[in-house]
Amino acid sequence: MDIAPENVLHSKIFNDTLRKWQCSNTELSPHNLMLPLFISESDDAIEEISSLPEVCRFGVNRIREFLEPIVKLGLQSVLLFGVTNKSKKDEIASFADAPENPVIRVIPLLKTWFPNLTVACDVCLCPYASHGHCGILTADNIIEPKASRKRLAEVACSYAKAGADIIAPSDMMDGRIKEIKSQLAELGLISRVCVLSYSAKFQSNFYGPFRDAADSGAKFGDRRCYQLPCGSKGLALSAVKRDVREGCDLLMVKPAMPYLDIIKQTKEEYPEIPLFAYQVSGEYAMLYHGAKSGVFELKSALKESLTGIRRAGADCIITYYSPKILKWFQKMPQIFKTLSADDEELKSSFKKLNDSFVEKYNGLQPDFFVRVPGRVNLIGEHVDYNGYCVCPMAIKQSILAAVKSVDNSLNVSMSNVENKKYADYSCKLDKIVIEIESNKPPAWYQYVLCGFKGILETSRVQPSKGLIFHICGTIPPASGLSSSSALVCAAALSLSVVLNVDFSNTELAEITAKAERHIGTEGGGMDQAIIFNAKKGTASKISFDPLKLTEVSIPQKGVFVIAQSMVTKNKAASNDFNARVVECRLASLIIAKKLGLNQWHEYKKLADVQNSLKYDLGKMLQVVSEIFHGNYYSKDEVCQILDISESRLEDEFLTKNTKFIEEFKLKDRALHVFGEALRVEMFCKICETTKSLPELGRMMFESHTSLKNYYECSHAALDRLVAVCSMNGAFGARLTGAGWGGCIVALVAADSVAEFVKSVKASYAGQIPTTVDTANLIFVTKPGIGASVFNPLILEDNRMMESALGRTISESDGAFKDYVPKVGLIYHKESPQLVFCKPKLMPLKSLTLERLEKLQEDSDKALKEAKTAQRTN
Ligand SMILES: NCc1[nH]cc(CCC(=O)O)c1CC(=O)O
Repeated sequence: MDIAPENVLHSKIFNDTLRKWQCSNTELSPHNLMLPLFISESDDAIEEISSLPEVCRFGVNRIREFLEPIVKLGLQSVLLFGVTNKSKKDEIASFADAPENPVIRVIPLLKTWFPNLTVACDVCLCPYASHGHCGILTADNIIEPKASRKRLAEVACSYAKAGADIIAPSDMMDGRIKEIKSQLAELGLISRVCVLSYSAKFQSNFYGPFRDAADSGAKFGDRRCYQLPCGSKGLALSAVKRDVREGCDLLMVKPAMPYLDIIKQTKEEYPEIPLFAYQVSGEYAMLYHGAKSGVFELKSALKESLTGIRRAGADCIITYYSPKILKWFQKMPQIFKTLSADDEELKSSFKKLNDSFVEKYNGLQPDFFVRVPGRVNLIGEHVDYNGYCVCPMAIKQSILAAVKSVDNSLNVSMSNVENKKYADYSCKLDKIVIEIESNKPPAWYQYVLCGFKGILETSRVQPSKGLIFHICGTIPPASGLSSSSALVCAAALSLSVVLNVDFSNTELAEITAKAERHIGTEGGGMDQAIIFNAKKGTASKISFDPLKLTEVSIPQKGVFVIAQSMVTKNKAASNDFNARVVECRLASLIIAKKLGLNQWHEYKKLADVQNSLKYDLGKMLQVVSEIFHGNYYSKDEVCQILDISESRLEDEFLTKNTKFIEEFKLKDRALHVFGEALRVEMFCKICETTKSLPELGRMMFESHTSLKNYYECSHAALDRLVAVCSMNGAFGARLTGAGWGGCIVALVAADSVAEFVKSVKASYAGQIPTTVDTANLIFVTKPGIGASVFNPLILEDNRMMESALGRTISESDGAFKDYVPKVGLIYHKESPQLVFCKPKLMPLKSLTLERLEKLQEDSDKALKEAKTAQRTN
């Protein structure tokens, strides 16, 4: 043997479980995080802080909407900082405990909104003092110790009275812990208010962004006479010891990363006292900008620094990254699913796909499966790129992928079960080229490459392995049900699992929407948003800038029927789609110009014009009728109205494939957009209120008429189907998707849908070309679930496990959430996940315990001696 067994370390860390055993007590769970919050004194404000990117100050009226989702993700504690403006500041920081102070006003609200949230308040004078120092100053600007600690205790008590759970003095004045404790005792609050002392707080360069955020910088001098000097190890220990003696309940070291040794020293001295470490503003900004400029990937660098702080001995980390970290925790469990027992159809599709995979790839088995649904837009056509809401839902038809990662190669093999129609393709992950020939639809695998490229570009991860991506699908292509976006999404989701980069659903939607532009489609992001976020049983109203989804529940008694026109249309293969985009753009520029908006050339979306004018949609329709004529506008006429040259028109407002269009229809297009935006609002309102199916249907018929007459994007085959649906009793029907072909969607009564489908099917008689797959010609669909990843266990029969368990296995049971890497894998990227770590075991005998025992012994002895003395007397 060339190496002694005790020198072999690799044997201890070759798989994930072994590695986890080596990292005990460094896990991150929600209770290990505390979120600092800046409360602005302007109640309705949300103010960005330029030196703390993505962190905001919130007014009392805005904090609830911000916190609610984070509390839902598991946030357990917050640390409040009040912010005020100069005019309220004075020598003694009066505003710190004034009744109007935003912190004092927000505490009771927080406690009613979130009864289980632990609320801590920073106590200091600097944000409220005119001089910006943390204590009271004498006339010659020296810290006045006694006045300082009295004032700090007053402030602390005012927060305690308002309902704070924790008081956290950050001022570093001598004696303030003792003073605060005795004031709390006088108030009768000693046992229900906890004191977290900023005990080892160093004078630091890393507080810069915070002082911006809280406007708390010293107006002259600095804090070196009360905050610890960087190199002072012994003094830090003395500071901690003093605060313990004075009775603090919790300890803190601050900043965190440059002071890991102080964290360790403090934890070793007081293992029985929970220790906080503050990852301060400068540390936040440093990680943020490092990641932004490509030095590292934020998530893994942040995880490393937090694990390091935990390893040094911190029990809780105060960090501005808490919301992000909690979001990342959430990610994995929600994405992996096991099929529910009643999903026979999907199970058998996966089985077929699995068999085809095994056969094609010589016995290899897929690692996991992905299902990505198509979608149907119920109402709101051609309005997304104008900034208005749409209302889609996910459908049953979907793309299924069987995926296997391939080590030691960056090769991607892409194949489709229907390999006659869709030929195999392979390439290297680090050399993806997407070249589209103009006026030809892109090849199927080019959509796949878009998805891969999106993930690689956004995660900045160097791919470490390749994959096999084998798919089948039931979404009819080029029919307006989003088969192409589903393919891009399936590829992106698969690669993100293979490379173990976990994005949230919202991030995946953004990434894939952007990635599809590599193919040349300028979509508004609706398809990807619904594909990743759809919930079973509801449609979604989606608004843009920023992207937001609201659930829309469709009345129970209605179902949707989708029917294909058999006329196919590929968005990327002609300029019809972009022509409409451009016509809307010109209409909006002209309205802006004619109504005298400054910077008219910036109004490229009709919604932007409406927002600036502050008119309602009805008024916008009136404006359009007044300022446009109904004929075609020539390029010349447009240039004249806008007072620009033809070359500026082409370069600034037209696109590559619309430069050569000579005439534009403007009035009708704008009438459609504003009218359709109004119908979307009404449709969603009806779902919420009367739930009347005939009213919903009417909106759909009206939408179709508008698309046909004003937007001129229908087709005779679509018009025929809408008429057939109407004749057979549908409440409503309309073309869905971009138009010029594709599908219609009809709203039908659930109890008569079978007959309805039969009659509409009959109307196709003699018209179906042999090339069309009749299985999906017309189908019934209810709102379905969004994209999901399934583990391979589904292929074994669930029922066996179910009978053993004596219950049905539900989707949330997800059998595994993580992949166990192969033995000896050199590179494994960990993803943070929700682990409930064991409480840290206290050492059997701590130093303090020893001291206590000694005290006890001494007093016992003294007592005994006293007694003996008494007796002998
Ligand atoms: N005394 C106020 C206080 N409380 C917390 C921080 C810094 C927090 C951070 O930088 O994130 C400071 C700044 C300072 O001492 O100047």
